[in-house]
Amino acid sequence: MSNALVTLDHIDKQYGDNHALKDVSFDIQQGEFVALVGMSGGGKSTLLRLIAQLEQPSAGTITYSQPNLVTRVMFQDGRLLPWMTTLQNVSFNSHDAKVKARAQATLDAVGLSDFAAQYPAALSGGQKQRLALARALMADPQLLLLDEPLGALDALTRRNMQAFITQICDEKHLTTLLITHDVDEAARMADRVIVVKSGRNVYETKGAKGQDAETVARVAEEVLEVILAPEQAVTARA
Ligand SMILES: Nc1ncnc2c1ncn2[C@@H]1O[C@H](COP(=O)(O)OP(=O)(O)OP(=O)(O)O)[C@@H](O)[C@H]1O
Repeated sequence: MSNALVTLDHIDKQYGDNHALKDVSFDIQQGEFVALVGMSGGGKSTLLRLIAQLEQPSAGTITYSQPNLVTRVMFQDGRLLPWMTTLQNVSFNSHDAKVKARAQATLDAVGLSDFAAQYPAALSGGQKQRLALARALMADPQLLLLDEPLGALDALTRRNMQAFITQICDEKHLTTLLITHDVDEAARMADRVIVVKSGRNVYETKGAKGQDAETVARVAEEVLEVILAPEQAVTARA
C-alpha cells in the first residue's frame, strides 16, 4: 500500500533552452530514506529544489501528503552563521527560554553540547556538518533534504557522519532524500537508490541500509554500472 509523503508526477524543468528535467515521476514513502545519485549536471539538485518548493516545475505536479509539510534542507556548505555561537546557530539567536532549551537538546542529539559556546570557525569539518544537521532538525521536519551534505569531508569523518545521519533519521522516523555523487554512500545509507541521468530518473534499486559490506558493495557496483552505461551517456555540462 502506498503511503507517499511526496509524489512527483511527470515533472519537467527548463531553464531557457536547457531542459534540466524530463518527465520525472517517483514518490518518497513516509519514513523512507531515498538517495538520488548521478553525474554532475544530471538534475539532482534541481529535483531537490523543486521538492523543497524553492522553485516551481515547468510542467507536471508535486503532491505532498499534507499542506504545509515541514521540510528542511541541509546544504553542503552548511550555511552556518560565523558570527554566532554553535548554540545561537541552532536557536537562531532566540532569547526565548523554550527555544534555547530545545536548541540545547538538539545539540545534545548531534553530540555537540560541549561546543555550545564555540563559534563555527573552531569546529572541525564533521562538527560543522553536525551543526548544520542540528539546524535542520531544530524545525522537527517531516521531510529532510540533504544536498551532498558530506562532500567536503575526509573519508573517515564521512563514514562516521553517514552512520550518524542514518541513526538520527531512523530514531526520528524521518523521511529523507539524499543527493550524492558517491554510489557507495547511496548504497550504504538508502532504502532505495534512484539514478538520475541527463534529467531523467533512469533506474532504481533497493538500497543496502543496515546490510553487510558485501551487499553495500554489490548495490554500489550495480548503480555505478547504470551511471557509466555508454548508451545513456550524459551530455557534458556547459
Ligand atoms: N538556476 C539555473 N539556471 C540555469 N540552468 C540551471 C539552473 N540550475 C540548474 N541548471 C542546469 O540544470 C542542469 C541540472 O543541474 P543540477 O544542478 O540539478 O544537476 P546536479 O545533478 O545536481 O549536478 P551537481 O551534482 O553538479 O550538483 C544543468 O545543466 C544545470 O546547468
